[in-house]
Amino acid sequence: MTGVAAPVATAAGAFEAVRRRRSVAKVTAAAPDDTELLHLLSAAGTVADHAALQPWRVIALRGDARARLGEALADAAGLVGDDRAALAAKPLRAPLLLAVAARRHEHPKVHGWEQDAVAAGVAHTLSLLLDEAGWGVMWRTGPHVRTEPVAAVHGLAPDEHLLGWLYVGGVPEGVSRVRHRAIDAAAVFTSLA
Ligand SMILES: Cc1cc2nc3c(=O)[nH]c(=O)nc-3n(C[C@H](O)[C@H](O)[C@H](O)COP(=O)(O)O)c2cc1C
Repeated sequence: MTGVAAPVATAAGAFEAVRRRRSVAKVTAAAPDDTELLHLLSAAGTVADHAALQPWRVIALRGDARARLGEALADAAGLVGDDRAALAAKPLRAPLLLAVAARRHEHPKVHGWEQDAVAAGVAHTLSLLLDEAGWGVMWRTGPHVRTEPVAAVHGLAPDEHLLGWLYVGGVPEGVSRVRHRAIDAAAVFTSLA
């Protein structure tokens, strides 16, 4: 994490904000505070939600909490030595990790997969809003995301399962905002009449 760049808010429409979003793998030590996070989450949390179950929760990890997560990942992997140190350091790549947990409620009509779709929608929307606000974001998971040591660090209830973490930080100077991946919409679109 080098070269702290101040976030620059943009006032683009939704289409432009979505089109220009891209993940930022290497971020600086700058990060949004909880007040800003709550502001953005109050918008991200309005995604379509069958029966308004609000089947999700966000947990912010800063400071030593990231190191505890690293140790939990290494415990889950059963690693020792240099391999352990390398895995344990991964959460330190950003100053702020936002864990998004899907929380499945028992409901007679709304199946679990529908609730997971809501939680994923919140994560995508929060990621987009952070990007639009000028922060660098990358959604990451890994093979140990749903292990017991990792759940314990977050204090998850038995009905909560992580969808991963939004790694958040400042955008280093010179990072390109040019979209690198074109979408061939016609290849994945079918129109029935
Ligand atoms: C649920 C989920 C988990 C992901 N996990 C990882 C990950 O662990 N490591 C990684 O390099 N990219 C991961 N990605 C992909 C990146 O977040 C990102 O989308 C990808 O690098 C493409 O960049 P773009 O978002 O700018 O198109 C994940 C994406 C999603 C939606």
